[in-house]
Amino acid sequence: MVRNFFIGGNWKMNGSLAEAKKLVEMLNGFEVPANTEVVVAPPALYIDRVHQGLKKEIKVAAQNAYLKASGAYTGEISPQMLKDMGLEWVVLGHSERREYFHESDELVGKKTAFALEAGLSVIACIGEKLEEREANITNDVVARQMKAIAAEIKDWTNVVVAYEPVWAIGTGKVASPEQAQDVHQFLREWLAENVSAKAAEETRILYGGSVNGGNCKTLGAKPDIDGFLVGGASLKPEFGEIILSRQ
Ligand SMILES: O=C[C@H](O)COP(=O)(O)O
Repeated sequence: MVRNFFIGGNWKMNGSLAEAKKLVEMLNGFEVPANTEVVVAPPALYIDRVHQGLKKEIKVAAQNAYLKASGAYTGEISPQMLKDMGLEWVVLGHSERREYFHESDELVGKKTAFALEAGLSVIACIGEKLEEREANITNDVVARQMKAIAAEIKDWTNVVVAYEPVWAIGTGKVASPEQAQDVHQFLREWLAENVSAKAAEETRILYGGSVNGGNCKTLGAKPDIDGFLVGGASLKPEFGEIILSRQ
């Protein structure tokens, strides 16, 4: 089975309404190649404008969602509300949420299950910190993060895994294609052993961390890299080069 290439653009907490409109114009000008899926995640406040403005083949994700449908949870947005606004995707477990907002593996697993039940597709982020890589426990860390998700869900059809080594995020220190491929291969084997052969074969595994127009081709050529979750470069015209990198 062919896994469609997936390009995610995570705008994080960047920009303004004027800049969001410019990015929409820029994105609408890109030709999305066949067999490539493009999903962008604007800051929550701009999601609806971006969604209204974008051409239909580019999808919109939220950068987070809570694990309740509604109630007294000040500041939170539910998966049901995202669905209500016509969204299809949510990013969960980003390392910035894990680090700054203390989201645990267990919480990320539960949020993933809840978002899937609400009918969203999930970009589930995992990845090791620098000290964990230096201690040679990268595979243990990502396995632990995957296990917490697998404990809550059975069907991985609507999950895309984003492997983002924390030391590579926003630092310009991209993982080498070999380093990334090693972890992606490990993750695919982990899915085969712990979920199913189908999940291993069909689940897209993205790489994220300092992806740019210059390194996307060699990273994307690796057999287990099925796309990217792009931060900084998704705010620039070079995002177009990344979208076209598999042509
Ligand atoms: O979600 C995206 C990642 O955190 C990567 O960010 P970056 O491309 O700016 O390193």
